[in-house]
Amino acid sequence: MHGLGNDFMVVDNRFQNILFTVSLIKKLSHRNLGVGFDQLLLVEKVTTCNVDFLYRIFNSNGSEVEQCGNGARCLAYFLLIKNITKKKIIRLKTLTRNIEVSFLKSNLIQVNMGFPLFNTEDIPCLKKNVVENCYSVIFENTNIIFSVVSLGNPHCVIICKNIEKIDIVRIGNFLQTYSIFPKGVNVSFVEVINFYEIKLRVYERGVNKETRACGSGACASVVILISKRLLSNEKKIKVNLPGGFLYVKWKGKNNYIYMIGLATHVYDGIFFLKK
Ligand SMILES: N[C@@H](CCC[C@H](N)C(=O)O)C(=O)O
Repeated sequence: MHGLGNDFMVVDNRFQNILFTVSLIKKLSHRNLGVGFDQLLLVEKVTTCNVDFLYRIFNSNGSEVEQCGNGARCLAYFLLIKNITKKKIIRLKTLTRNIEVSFLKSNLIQVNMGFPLFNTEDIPCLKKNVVENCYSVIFENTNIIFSVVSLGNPHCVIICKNIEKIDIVRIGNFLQTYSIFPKGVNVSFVEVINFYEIKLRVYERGVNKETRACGSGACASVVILISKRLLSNEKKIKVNLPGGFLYVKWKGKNNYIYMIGLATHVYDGIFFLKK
């Protein structure tokens, strides 16, 4: 499946109980030798009463992570087309938060991504009471200014012009090792088109390259830009990514953030685990 080209292998692991080790995930995610994907998404049973399913997310390097916005839309669509649930609002539990997915008209799917957070263990830098959530670091004689936010997973947002011209992999790789991101970080390069629309490219942690879309990266970018009053908090924001566009809505501090977009099923498959 994919969400605007951010692609996934989705497995109903409620009864199969397959142990996905790091080495197995790396093998399966390989685009020549395996299935090939940015992330592996698992549906698992959950005991928590106010949640419908456990939603586990693994990057292609085998790291388990806390959030995947595009993946949440695809997982909900998977549950619907496989008749696993008939619910129109599906509550998912990830490593660090509960999110809610609902089906809208014209095949659009909305994800309540929860609250954006500014002071968590994955972005501890903010504990040093930095004013205005603005940081800078020198990279190859260039001063990179960025802001940070967590959507359950860590994000760094860099506001720039002509994002097509930027070597985002070099900068993204450098920031993974930067001391203020102990768990690595997803890096968004965002260009404001107008008060209601942006252009975005994302270097994804754990995939270690640019993906065609990143839902949590879109949410992180909108949060930072609204916080800096560069975008409207009254209407949905159109986020243009290499793989297509998403809408993001956020009314500001102490409000949930919502992401709306499509989900696509590509094919079903079976893989045989060698004993
Ligand atoms: N593509 C996802 C994000 C997946 C996880 C991310 N790479 C991380 O390591 O936090 C999305 O659509 O949000």
